[in-house]
Amino acid sequence: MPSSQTLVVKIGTSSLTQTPSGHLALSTIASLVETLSSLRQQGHRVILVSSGAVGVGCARLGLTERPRSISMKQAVAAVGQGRLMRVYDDLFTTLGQPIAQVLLTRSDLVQRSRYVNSYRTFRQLLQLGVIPIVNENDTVAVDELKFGDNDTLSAQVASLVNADWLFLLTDVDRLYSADPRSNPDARPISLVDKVAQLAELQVEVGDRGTHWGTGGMVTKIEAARIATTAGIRTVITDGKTPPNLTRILQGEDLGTHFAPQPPLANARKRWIAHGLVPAGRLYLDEGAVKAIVQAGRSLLAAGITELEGEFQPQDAVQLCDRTGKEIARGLVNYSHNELQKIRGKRSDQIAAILGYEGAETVVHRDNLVLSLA
Ligand SMILES: Nc1ncnc2c1ncn2[C@@H]1O[C@H](COP(=O)(O)OP(=O)(O)O)[C@@H](O)[C@H]1O
Ligand SMILES: N[C@@H](CCC(=O)OP(=O)(O)O)C(=O)O
Repeated sequence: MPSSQTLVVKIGTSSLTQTPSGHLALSTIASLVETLSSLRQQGHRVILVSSGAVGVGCARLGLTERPRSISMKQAVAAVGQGRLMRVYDDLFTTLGQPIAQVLLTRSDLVQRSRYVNSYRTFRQLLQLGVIPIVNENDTVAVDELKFGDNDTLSAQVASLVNADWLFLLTDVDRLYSADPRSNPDARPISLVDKVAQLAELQVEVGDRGTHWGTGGMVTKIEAARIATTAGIRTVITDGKTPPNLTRILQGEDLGTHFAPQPPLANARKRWIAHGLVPAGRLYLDEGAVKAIVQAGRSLLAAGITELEGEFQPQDAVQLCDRTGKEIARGLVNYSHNELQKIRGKRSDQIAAILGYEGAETVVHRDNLVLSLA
């Protein structure tokens, strides 16, 4: 194993807090801090994505349920985030390890200039030997532009910094064929070559997490999909024993490993694939699907049969086959209004239909990324 790797470690509320009080699980946090500081000392670049702001805020305010309304959640997160960072800073400082707080919203990654800026900030912090501690900026995030859960956020951050590993620390030791809490016979899964396999294996992932957690396994699988398609090995493992991270890096078979896929070499294409939120869907006929997937061509208006969503030129859209399966995503050259008029038409008819000369392609191949299963 190379001595200097970039590691993104995400820890969930269920590992950071005690049930049912919601108080911080201090021994787990201390052990996490020791492990991450030691990995840093060994020369690795380390980013921690930590949940817990809402859980800690609730405990501070004596609330026994995760808040439902957005304003309450935002207020509670504002209370909890400060306390969480104070605990981290005290513990990391004891070990002489500098840290930084990075609060992100989805829009920080959607806009290309902000995406590049966020990348530069992380790069600078890592060069300084700092461990950035990342969370969603819950206090200001609005629904439409939210990561919504820190599993997805951690995968986006891992893709942004081009990490080697993404560790998802949770309150089960690995992924099972079904939720082990309700299915004692659930089988442990140690290696997933492709996330698409999980559907074939009929793995049940439930749709919600524990009392304080948000996404359960669904969001962890989605995070693994994002990270592995960005070429990042992803591991789901137990959050209560952080020293396992070191053992995994030394080659021990702990947790569930998701094998990395060949990554996109082009940084801009990585941003299109992983940073953007699609604003619409274009449905393509068989010929267009073939031209894009097999021949690497641009998308022309002639191949579009249907569309959904409201989008403007340069927004991200999903390109789907007739069944709705996403085959690619990219930046569109026309608005949804324009596309309604020109879908199915030849390129030489566009000027006459719209009354002005438009782009030759609907999505140019330089702005298009194939979606891996
Ligand atoms: N197939 C599965 N394998 C393992 N755990 C599962 C599965 N399906 C659902 N779960 C549940 O997901 C929970 C972890 O999700 P969550 O509570 O959101 O954790 P975190 O706070 O770490 O993000 C586990 O406690 C487990 O009950
Ligand atoms: N940003 C939120 C975390 C949301 C979240 O994904 O929580 P979890 O499922 O426990 O990782 C918080 O700090 O409470």
